[in-house]
Formats: sequence, structure tokens, C-alpha cells
Amino acid sequence: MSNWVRAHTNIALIKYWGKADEDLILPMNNSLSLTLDAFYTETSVTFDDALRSDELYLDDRMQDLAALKKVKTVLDLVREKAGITSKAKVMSYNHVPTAAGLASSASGLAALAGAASLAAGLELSSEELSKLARRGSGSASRSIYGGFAEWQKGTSHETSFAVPVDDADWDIGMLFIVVSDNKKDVSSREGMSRTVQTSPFYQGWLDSLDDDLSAMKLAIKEQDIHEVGVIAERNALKMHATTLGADPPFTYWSPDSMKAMEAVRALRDKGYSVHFTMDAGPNVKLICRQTQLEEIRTHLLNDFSESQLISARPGPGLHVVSR
Ligand SMILES: O=C(O)C[C@@](O)(CF)CCOP(=O)(O)OP(=O)(O)O
Repeated sequence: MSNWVRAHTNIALIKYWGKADEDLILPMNNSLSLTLDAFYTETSVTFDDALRSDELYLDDRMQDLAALKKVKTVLDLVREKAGITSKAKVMSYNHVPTAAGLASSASGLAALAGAASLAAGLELSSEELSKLARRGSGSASRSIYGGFAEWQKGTSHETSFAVPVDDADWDIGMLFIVVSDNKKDVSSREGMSRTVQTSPFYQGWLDSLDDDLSAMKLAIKEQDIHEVGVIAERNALKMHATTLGADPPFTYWSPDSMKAMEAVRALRDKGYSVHFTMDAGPNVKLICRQTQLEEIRTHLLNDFSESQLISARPGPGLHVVSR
């Protein structure tokens, strides 16, 4: 009977975009996210001396070495901590609506951190799990917690981890407009690296983050959905502006991304408190009142299909499940 660990994906409202240290995955700035219920990964790990190499099965399909890179980083750290050398078999299932194409590395690497440490007999604190997940993928550090979490950038492996900010047990929800599920050509890792190295707008982005973060934490404390949305939308637009100045320039926006942004503005003209954020892909994520999710969804059906619209509510932190 192996242990299965579930971790949910999170969407940043104040973005992580750029590393101070690429090997340790230390970010340039603090970021803040909301963990969601709709998308999660379940993972189980078995260390087995009979295995000649680590194996990763994602939705029952064996993955190649490239996909294994981030996984191996986490497994090696766990082996080092536990004083073991055996290889591991990793079974992972991504629970994302099929149309979504939103399989997020955040939930995957967070679930791996939990499952691998459990399988190795380690009893890690949430802080330790956050650091371990971070080494797999930066945003995974935040999925250890439910609700709102802040990844404190720190200055070393030991000081860079997420902390819980608020349980999000109030009237906030998200609605995903899935405009495309094909693989993006610039990964978040490549995108942020190129931007940090070459974009003249990058410093301006960094300079604005402390104010965004403190304003966001105040808006969350006051449960002010409008302010949360305004700050998040502006933060996302600033982040995406940096990519246009990179060399070579790039953008994650597609024509349908712009259509989705226009639809959000039209909803605001109708009086809804709704704003959007975007990450390293063309999909658009709306921030709105949970109690207005269905009304907003109905309006959006004029421009998008049922399967493109996915409602999400605040979700829980990392936890063991029985399968
Ligand atoms: O989530 C956010 O704060 C914003 C982003 O999603 C992009 F918009 C960045 C996610 O970066 P991630 O995939 O974690 O990169 P890694 O550390 O290179 O694996």
C-alpha cells in the first residue's frame, strides 16, 4: 500500500518572473499566489534497489529523460537527506479538465516533494517541503499551502520558501478561459531567463514589485476583491510587457488571449468586479467573486465554448490521499 500525495496548482497574483540563482532556483522577488481546487496532481513514489534508474510515469505513460530532469533534482535531494541511493519509481496523475492543457509543474513538483520524502521515511515540515519543491520548480514552493501563499525570496536555499498568508475562506473565485492547450514554444524557465538577461523593461518590473506586494496583502486582509483584481491585473500586464523588450522579443498572448481580455473589460462595463491574470501561456484567468462565477460564465458563453470555461475556488495545501 503506497502513500499518495495530492498537491493543487496555484495561480500567482504577484508574479515570480526571474531568478537570482538558476541552480538553486532563488527568485529575484517575492511572489504571492492562490491555490485552487480545480487542478491537482496525485503522486506516489517507491524507492527500489532493483531499479537501475529513476522512472516517471505521468498518467500511466513513461516519460523520457528530459521530462525527468526536474524530478531527478527532487529525488536526489531526498536521497541525500535520507542517506539512501536506491532509484525510484514515480507514478503521477494530473487531474486537470482534459480541454485545459493546464498541467502545471507547480502541483506536480509539490506532490513529488511530498510523496518522495514520505517514501524515504523523512518527516519534513511544510517549510522544508516548500524548499524541496522549489528546487523542482519555483512556483511549486507555494502549492504546499492552501489559500493565499507568499514565496519569500530569501538569499539562499535555506531562506527561500513559501509561507501561508490567508486561508482565502471568503468570496473569491477564478474562472479559466482556455484559449489553447498546445505546448507553448517558450517555457517559463526559458522565458524568464531571456527576459532577465536582455529586457530593458525588466528593472522597471522589479522596481514596482514591493509596492504591488504590500498593496496586495492589504487588499487580501480587507477581502477587497476589486483591489485584489486591480493589482493582480496590472502586475500580470507589467510582467508580460517585459517579454516584448527581450531579445529576441516574445509574447505568450494569442489573438484569443486578447479576445478574452476584451471580454473581461466588457464584463467590468456591466458592473462586475472581474479582472484577469496570465502566466507563461495564452490562457486567461479571471479573478472574481465566487458568488458571481456562474453569472460571469453565462456571459462568457457568448464568446467561448463550455469546455473552454473552467471555474475554480480556493483549494487546500499538500495532503496525503488514499487511492
Ligand atoms: O507562477 C508564477 O509566479 C508566474 C509564472 O507562472 C509565469 F507567469 C512563472 C512560473 O515559473 P516556474 O514554472 O515555476 O519556473 P521554474 O522555477 O523555472 O520551474
